[in-house]
Amino acid sequence: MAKTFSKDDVASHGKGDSLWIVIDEDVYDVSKFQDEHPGGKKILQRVAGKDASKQFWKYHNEGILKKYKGQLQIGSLDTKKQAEPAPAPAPAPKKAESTPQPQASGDFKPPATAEPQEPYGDLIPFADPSWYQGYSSPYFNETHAALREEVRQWVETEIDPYVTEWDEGKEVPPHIYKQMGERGYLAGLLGVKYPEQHTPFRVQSVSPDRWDLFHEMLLTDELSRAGSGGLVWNLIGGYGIGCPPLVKFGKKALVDRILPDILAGDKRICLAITEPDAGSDVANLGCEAKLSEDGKHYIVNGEKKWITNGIWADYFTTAVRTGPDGMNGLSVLLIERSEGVSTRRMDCQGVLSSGTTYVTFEDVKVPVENLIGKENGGFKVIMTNFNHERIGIVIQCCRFARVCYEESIKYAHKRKTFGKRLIDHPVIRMKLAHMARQIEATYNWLENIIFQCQCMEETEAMLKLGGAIAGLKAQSTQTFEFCAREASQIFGGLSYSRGGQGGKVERLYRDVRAYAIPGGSEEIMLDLSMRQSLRVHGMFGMKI
Ligand code: HEM
Repeated sequence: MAKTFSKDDVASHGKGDSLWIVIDEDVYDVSKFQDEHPGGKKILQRVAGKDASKQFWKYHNEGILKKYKGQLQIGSLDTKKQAEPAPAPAPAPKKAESTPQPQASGDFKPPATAEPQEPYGDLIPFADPSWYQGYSSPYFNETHAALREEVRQWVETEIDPYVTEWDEGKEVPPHIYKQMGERGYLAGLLGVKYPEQHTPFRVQSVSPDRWDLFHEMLLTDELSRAGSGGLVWNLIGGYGIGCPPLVKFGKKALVDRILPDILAGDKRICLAITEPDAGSDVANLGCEAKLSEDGKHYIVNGEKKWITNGIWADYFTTAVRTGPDGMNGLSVLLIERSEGVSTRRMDCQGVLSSGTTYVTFEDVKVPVENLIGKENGGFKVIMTNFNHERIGIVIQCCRFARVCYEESIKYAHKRKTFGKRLIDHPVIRMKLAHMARQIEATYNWLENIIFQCQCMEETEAMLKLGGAIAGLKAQSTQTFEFCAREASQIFGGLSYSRGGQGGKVERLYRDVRAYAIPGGSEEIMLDLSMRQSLRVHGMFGMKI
């Protein structure tokens, strides 16, 4: 049991070499810490022996306590009520016979009645999707609520307190990626039914038969609450786009050989499409793969640029040219790290811990068995993958926009200027309102698109939803950019310097471009959204 102290005990450690302070009825020994306190020693000495909660919350956010609690907390005040132990996330109950439930395939049926879930989280309006706040939703049931709790606990304890350090150090410790595998999360992020046959790992709170695209969305969403594009891209930026083509279009022997280690988090995979001279116009890719004379290998030569996770990757799902110019000469090859493959880290503006990489292939021998899809049929593989990639980007942008909004609204309730809290200034409320309306519009469109994907076969979705997903991608990156900017204005200088209370906003502001450009730039997305939608609706018999 934790130690308890009276107020007098704390007061007797108010000066000299022994400094204790109280924050929210917990007692901290800051004697040794005072010399390294970034805010200065004197400021701690002034509140030593006393309750410093008010001063603490003025200058810090929750992350600081989480990070330093283990090191500095020595107990609690004897007046503090004991908190109930938090229950472990319970596996969601098996599905009831009478309630139609989602399947991760084309037979998804929405529940006949949409019971609201228990309210969850801080209940700040618009800081979480509305179903977190007790509003009804046709898409989310108790399995989603259980997953949300499971992921949130993990992110808040194992990730949140360290994310700034990792971003600055440009790397996330490998054990976090390994946990993604062991917790069954990697297996759940492929945009297909949970691949039970290729992994012994299971998500604790959702059984494989109930796993659907809304679980996948929720997992990415909750990871994004850490407010770091670098973190999310480190964990799923290579895997989430590099692995689905292998699973959907790879030959069985290849998939059986390499997928289990990838799903376990032991091996890493990335997607290598973009080149120094070809990005959104994938039909013009030049990286060349020539069949060897004996027909057993492709010999690959070329360069790939801005490849997320490339420096750590064991496998590269790579777009290569095997035929004539244009989209009908493209293929996709699974290239294993081997002789002739070199990777170097690129220095970028944002997503610092994502490992953006320049890759060179020099006479790399790739067995023909590693062809993903058909020879010269790579364009379809790449296009199918784009929908999944772009939806992932949208989910992240939506949550990052919410993080900017949430941080701002919390800060606006404590920071005072001209004798009033920021939230009491109409100009600040106006900023928050514009953020909220864009976030909600984007998110509700996203839910609808996920629902459509859940109801359609992959090829049908590629065709029918490609335009809308492209438009939504642009909508989400512009929402994210807007919210990062407005949040930065609300935080002022605190979001100009790195770390501290405005740290998440400062970091996300730097991450914005990493979302607005890759996966199809805003300009190309908006144009595609009209071209593709008009084309498809023309096929449906649009009357115009
Ligand atoms: C458990 C006790 C405390 C810990 C672990 C702690 C930790 C930190 C850390 C890590 C920072 C760097 C900025 C950040 O990352 O947020 C910081 C800054 C600061 N701290 Fe503390 N602190 C503690 C208590 C206090 C108290 C009681 C006060 C005031 C009486 C205080 C005043 C400040 C100030 C003024 C700054 C600079 C803020 C800025 O740069 O805007 N700290 N502290």
